[in-house]
Amino acid sequence: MIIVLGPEAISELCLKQHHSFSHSKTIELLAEAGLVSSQIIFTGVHPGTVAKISTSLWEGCLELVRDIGQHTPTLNISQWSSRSILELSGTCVFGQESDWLSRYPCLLGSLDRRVANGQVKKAVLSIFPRLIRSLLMLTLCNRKDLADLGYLEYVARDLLQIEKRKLVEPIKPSYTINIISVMLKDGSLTDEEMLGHILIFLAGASETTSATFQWMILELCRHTAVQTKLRDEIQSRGHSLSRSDGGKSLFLQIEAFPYLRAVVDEVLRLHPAVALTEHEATRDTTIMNIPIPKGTLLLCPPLAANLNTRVWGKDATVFNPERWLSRGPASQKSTNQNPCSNMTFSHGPRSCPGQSIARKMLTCLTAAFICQYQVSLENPEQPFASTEAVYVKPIPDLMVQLIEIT
Ligand code: HEM
Repeated sequence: MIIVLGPEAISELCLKQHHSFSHSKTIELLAEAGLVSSQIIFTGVHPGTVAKISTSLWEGCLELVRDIGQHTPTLNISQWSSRSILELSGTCVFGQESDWLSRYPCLLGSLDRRVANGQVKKAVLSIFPRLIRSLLMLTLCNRKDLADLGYLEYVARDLLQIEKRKLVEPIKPSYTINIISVMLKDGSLTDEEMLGHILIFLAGASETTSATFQWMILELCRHTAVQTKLRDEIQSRGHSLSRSDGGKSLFLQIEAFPYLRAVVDEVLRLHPAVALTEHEATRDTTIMNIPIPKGTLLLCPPLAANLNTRVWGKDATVFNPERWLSRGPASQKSTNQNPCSNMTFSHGPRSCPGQSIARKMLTCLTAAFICQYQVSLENPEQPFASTEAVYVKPIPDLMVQLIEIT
């Protein structure tokens, strides 16, 4: 087993030599359960497609955030974000009505159990050193863990059928463009490939995006000045959620807000939701001139690249959105010199095809949330750790207090 840490070596692994390594573990697990073909190629969610769903995504975020106020000033962000990101995916990715989760009462439970199984394993494995533990966590995600995928498969098939029926029915006023309908109309994927895409959306995409949003809120609670600066940036451009259009026009400009973008980039850098990517050599090859025999396992922890002080400076472990602005020490320009200095979404043919939609969801949900509420930790003394499961989120659950901004 080899652990790949430096950006140059990662660059050879993911970009120059990618044809010498196997498919992603996620795909292999689904293939092992007979749910997708191991040869499946995920078409990226094209930025043009993401742009088409922008309006419904932004409106969905506003609605979710407004609904909180009707309930309680204290909120369990961990539970709220899992449910909210899944709800958003339902409307924007699968074209469902906003209450679609009620049709699948076991869905959240089966997703939660996948994470809970990870926690049990973590406890069992806690006698091992951290790195070995992470490795075992990955290899223990075997067929047994896939039991809940039976239910996910049922939901995925149902969602696909609903979307296919919509294509032949006359368009109803409530119909919204969504990613699955765009893929169906494109017609280049078979039903089984479509099913694979939906399963990935359900099983992996929501958990990763939700984990990142939880880190976002934790960092904003720890850095109230960043909250204020974010709010100022959005409101200084003459927009507020109380405007007559309910803030709907804001989404048109949202990605042009440099500070908001910098905050999202910094949270993604500091808290990559995927703990490890695993690569198996499918033939004899080399990395940085070191011979890699066929069958060798190579592990790449994204955090090692993302916290590399050579690239990000001495404050690599510090939450500092300013670094992304041109005056910062590690501006976008300098990190672009080697893309593998930031491995949150990986790089090359095996990189995350959902990154544009994940970024969009995080950007919109953060903007909607921060314009509506000032957020602080319920217990500011509470220490937080990271789960050592496949997806990395803060533990224990994040409890926050909200003050509505009038
Ligand atoms: C912040 C959220 C996300 C993060 C940090 C993330 C990260 C990653 C990473 C690191 C990989 C590579 C895994 C490997 O090489 O083993 C990956 C793969 C993948 N991601 Fe994401 N992801 C996120 C959200 C999403 C979303 C929203 C979608 C779908 C819309 C998605 C779909 C996929 C798929 C299909 C793959 C497998 C690609 C392949 O191997 O062909 N991800 N993701």
